[in-house]
Parts: sequence; structure tokens; C-alpha cells
Amino acid sequence: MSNKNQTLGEFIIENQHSFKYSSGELSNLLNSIRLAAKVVNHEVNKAGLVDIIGAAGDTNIQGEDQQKLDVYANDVFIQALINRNIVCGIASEEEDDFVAINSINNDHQNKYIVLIDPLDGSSNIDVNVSVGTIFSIYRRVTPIGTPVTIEDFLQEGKHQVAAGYVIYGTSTMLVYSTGHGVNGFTLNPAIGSFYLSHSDMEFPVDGNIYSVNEGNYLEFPDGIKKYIKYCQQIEDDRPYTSRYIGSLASDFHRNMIKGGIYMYPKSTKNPKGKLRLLYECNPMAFLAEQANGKASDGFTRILDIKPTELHQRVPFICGSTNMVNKAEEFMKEYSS
Ligand SMILES: O=P(O)(O)OC[C@H]1O[C@](O)(COP(=O)(O)O)[C@@H](O)[C@@H]1O
Ligand SMILES: [Mg+2]
Ligand SMILES: [Mg+2]
Repeated sequence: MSNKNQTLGEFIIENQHSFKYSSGELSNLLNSIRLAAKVVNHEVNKAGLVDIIGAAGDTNIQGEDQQKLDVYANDVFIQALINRNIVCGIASEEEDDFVAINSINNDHQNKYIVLIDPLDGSSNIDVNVSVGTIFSIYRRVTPIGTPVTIEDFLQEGKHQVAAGYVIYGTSTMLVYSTGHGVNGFTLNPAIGSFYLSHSDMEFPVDGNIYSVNEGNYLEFPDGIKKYIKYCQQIEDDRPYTSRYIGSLASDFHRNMIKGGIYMYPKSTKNPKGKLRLLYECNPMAFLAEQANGKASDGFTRILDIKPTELHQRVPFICGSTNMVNKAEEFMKEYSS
């Protein structure tokens, strides 16, 4: 029976036994993310004040202009993880290469790696629309006692030991899974603690919301175009409602609560899609499956895709199982 007064810290400790490698290290790691989320939340809430908004002046490896909050969130999460002396490596949307982190005794004893999208939905920062942070956690595959390598980061999503996101929206929430269902915690700003507010979150198997940037419609594969037309038809429980925030974590969260499908297909502008497999699609796909939803690139289960590059992009379809199945049907019939 979930306890609404339970804090995230208490929940992490209480549930650490359900984790097969339980030693307290993952709990420690999750607590560093909890702390960093609160620090970033404080800055995000001030987004609008001159010194927080706007571009930082550099571009990241994806060629995107880094926003000041992208850089700030990146620094806060990386420092919080380093301080806990648990991770041996971090990869981030805002770092060209992975960051190798040695343990305090310089003996490479740390076991975990974290991949992170420090600020998701950057285009919404300056316009007061909800943004997020997305994280993915693995155990390293290279031998303990040796430096971390790229191999530790290019693991299939199905090997994640935990994943989650933070939403900085009407309220600030942290939603995560360690492979035993999905739970959501809401920050009580007066007390400064996250409380269990959404236990055992699940995608309704069906829904009536579709989320896609229809501005790219003409560039989409035929299968996606056909599926969007299907969503708009006046028939049965359709037309569905179109909702698109432009922040992956926020669109995912709404669809998980209400039932819906999010799509970022490939297009002529983005021939491999836009979203990054390692720190956007894999963590959201892990959560989706833990919440009885589904995630694919239209053909292949996202969690089965073998990564080849740190910042690789993939087409992404995710949400209520019956809706993703339908979209895949159209992709198989009309696209290759
Ligand atoms: O503006 P577009 O092309 O629709 O893209 C929006 C998508 O891009 C993203 O903003 C990419 O994430 P970042 O902001 O972390 O780069 C997603 O959150 C969002 O779903
Ligand atoms: Mg993102
Ligand atoms: Mg980002």
C-alpha cells in the first residue's frame, strides 16, 4: 500500500532490497540526482530573469546553441554525481565525449555509469513552458579496477538498471524506475522534499492523444503520414486530440497519465530522427515498458537497438501499447 507521505529518500531506501545488486550504491546515486534536481529546479523557476535565460554562447556536438540553463544543469548534475564517488563515467548531451571519473582512491572501483540530458525541451526555457531532465543508469561492463571505456556507454537499453526524468512544470516531479514499476514524486517547495504522489504509474493500453510536430508532416515517412490521418479521422473514438509541448519528458508524462502516443519520426531534415538514443529514447523506453507502454523506432524495440555512437539519433514512437502497435502497422505497410 503506497504511503502518500513517504519522501523520495525514504522510498529509495525502503526499496533498495528489490534491486539485485543492492549495496546502497544505487540508492546513493539516486539521492545525488534528487539533490541536483532540487538545485536545478531553483534556477528553472527563475527562468525569465535576464541572467538565466538565453544562449550560453557555445554550441554542443550536435550543433545546437547551448542555453545557459543547459550548461548550468549539466554542471550541477555532473558535480552532484562526482561528489558521491559512485559513478565511473558520465555521458551528457552537453559533453562532446564521455567524462571518465576515477574513484577517490584512484582505483577505478566505481561501478555505475550515468547518461543524462541535463535540460530537455531547451526551446521552451525562455517561453515559460515546462522542461525536464532525463537520466539513464547502467552498471559498467568493463572490469572494475580499470578505466571506463566507450564500451560501458554503448550498451543496449534493456541493460539499464534504472532510468527517470524530472519535470520542471506546474509542479516539479521526479519519476523513475529501477525495474520494479514506475513511481512519481512531487516536490513540496515549502518543505524542499519530494513526496510520493503517483505510485505504480501505468500507460492506459489505449488513449486518444497524439503528440508529433506536424510542422514536419510533409517530410515524414508515408507510414507516419497515414497514421496521423488515421488519428484525425472522424470514426469510432477518433479524431484523437493533438497535444505537443515540444519537451519530450513533459509530452511523455502527460501521455503516460492520460493515454497517448508521442512520435519523433525521421524526416528529410532529420534522416535518423532528432532524439538521442542513449539519453532520451532509451530511458523513456525503459520507463514506458515498466509502465506497460511500448517504444520502438517504428520497426525495432528501442531497448534492443545496439548503440554505435554516444550521440546517435533514432526515430522514436512511444506510448500506449495499442496506439504504438497501430502506428507500427502503418509503418510496416507503407514505409521501409
Ligand atoms: O522543436 P521540435 O523539432 O519539435 O523538437 C522538440 C523535441 O526536441 C527536444 O527539445 C530535444 O531535446 P533537447 O531540448 O534536450 O535538445 C525534445 O525535448 C522535444 O520533444
Ligand atoms: Mg532532450
Ligand atoms: Mg537537452
